Amino acid sequence: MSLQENRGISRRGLFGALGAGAALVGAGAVVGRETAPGDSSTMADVVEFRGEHQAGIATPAQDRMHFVAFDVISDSRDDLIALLRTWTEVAERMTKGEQTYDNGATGGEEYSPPSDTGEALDLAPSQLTLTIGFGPSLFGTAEKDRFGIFSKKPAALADLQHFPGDILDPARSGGDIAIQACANDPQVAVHAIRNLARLGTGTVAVKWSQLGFGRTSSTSASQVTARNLMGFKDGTNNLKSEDTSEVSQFVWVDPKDDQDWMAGGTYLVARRIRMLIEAWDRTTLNEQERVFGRAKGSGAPKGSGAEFDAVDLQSKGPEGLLIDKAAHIRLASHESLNGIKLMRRGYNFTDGSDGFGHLDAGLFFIAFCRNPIEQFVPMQLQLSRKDLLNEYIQHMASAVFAVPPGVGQGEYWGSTLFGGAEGSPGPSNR
Ligand SMILES: C=CC1=C(C)c2cc3[nH]c(cc4nc(cc5[nH]c(cc1n2)c(C)c5CCC(=O)O)C(CCC(=O)O)=C4C)c(C)c3C=C
Ligand SMILES: [Fe+2]
Repeated sequence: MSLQENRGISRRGLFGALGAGAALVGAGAVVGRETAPGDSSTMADVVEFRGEHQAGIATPAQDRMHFVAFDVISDSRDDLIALLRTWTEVAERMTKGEQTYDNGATGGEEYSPPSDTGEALDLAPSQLTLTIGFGPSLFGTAEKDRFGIFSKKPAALADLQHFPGDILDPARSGGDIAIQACANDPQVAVHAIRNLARLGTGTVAVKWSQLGFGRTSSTSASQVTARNLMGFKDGTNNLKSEDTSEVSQFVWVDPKDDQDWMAGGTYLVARRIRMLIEAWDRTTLNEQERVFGRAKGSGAPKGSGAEFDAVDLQSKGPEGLLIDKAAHIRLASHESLNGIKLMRRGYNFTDGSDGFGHLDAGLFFIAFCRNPIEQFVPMQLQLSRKDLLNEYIQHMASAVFAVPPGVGQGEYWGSTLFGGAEGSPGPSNR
């Protein structure tokens, strides 16, 4: 199906055609086939919203992202729960390609604002996934426990420490609640976040947001590896959803780990990493490949022939180690980190220029892991101290969120934390 034809199918009409198939597939499953990033034939697909785990983590990474962090501006637990219930129902509708409310964009009162903003009318579901996470600040303190959840704060959920070289912007870091929208059409992702933010008026306020494109990590073996803005294939040696035992070991929180409500959930670490693109672009190909330890063209480990060849960190040439002792893939490898792995799911970004003639561009790094303190922190500590890449990057913002498990029928986002899954009053038509 061409892009043109695809865009011609209404979101409701398309769901009519796909609905039966979508209902039959399992948790987090994708209806349709997976192809190269940007291939328009993926745009008609629906990713199941309900399931054991939230979609948007181990489901195949889409090509576009809109990520938002909110602060909760109400002190009312009831208001927060009501919003989470509303968000859940509306999010599920949007992932199916439906409007936030039936006929919300054009069918309402002539003298009231429409209850759907309308820019996704006529667009396909585009594999939209919406994934929620709760930041450390949402849980308050023993003294100020505004939502009564301080005792449920997981030990693994703490603001990340300062790493060498960090120059973090507090206005672009942290947040009480995050929602990650991923889709193969940027307008679908933006529509979803915009409408969720609109529905949150009075209860939450947007703290920061980030748009991303060109997924920098494959999360499924069926995907081709995309390139980051440094021109390298990124995601080759990522955890892949097909490797279910490793995903269980490194991504999903086990019931024995910590807080019961997080079983089947995970933690999301976000880092806005600026690339010093102009310096990188003046660097020789030889040096660029030394930095990563891989060939720029094929993505193969240095000294090897093909992208997915096993990495031999000991292999030597006439001038010594083929993969430099400070190469990115050596320092980030599980061999150098006592077996640690995590699932990367980041995106490229460009946010114009910085007023000094430099592109404000880089990698919006996202990783999912079972315990950020035991996985992300040691990995980032090692990279921040020794990585050759540090000469060309700058960590500008940081956030961490507890991502609850997926929602079953009758449950809402966060119901394992706040309780009262059944008897939802349903969304008010705001
Ligand atoms: C703390 C974790 C990581 C940060 C931060 C990070 C930043 C970062 N990475 C690239 C580009 C590449 N990374 C690659 C591999 C790779 N990176 C991490 C972790 C972090 N990267 C891991 C765990 C790995 C896999 C290591 C291994 O076992 O081989 C690669 C190679 C291809 C691949 O396997 O994905 C590239 C390229 C950039 C540009 C960047 C910050 C801007
Ligand atoms: Fe990396």
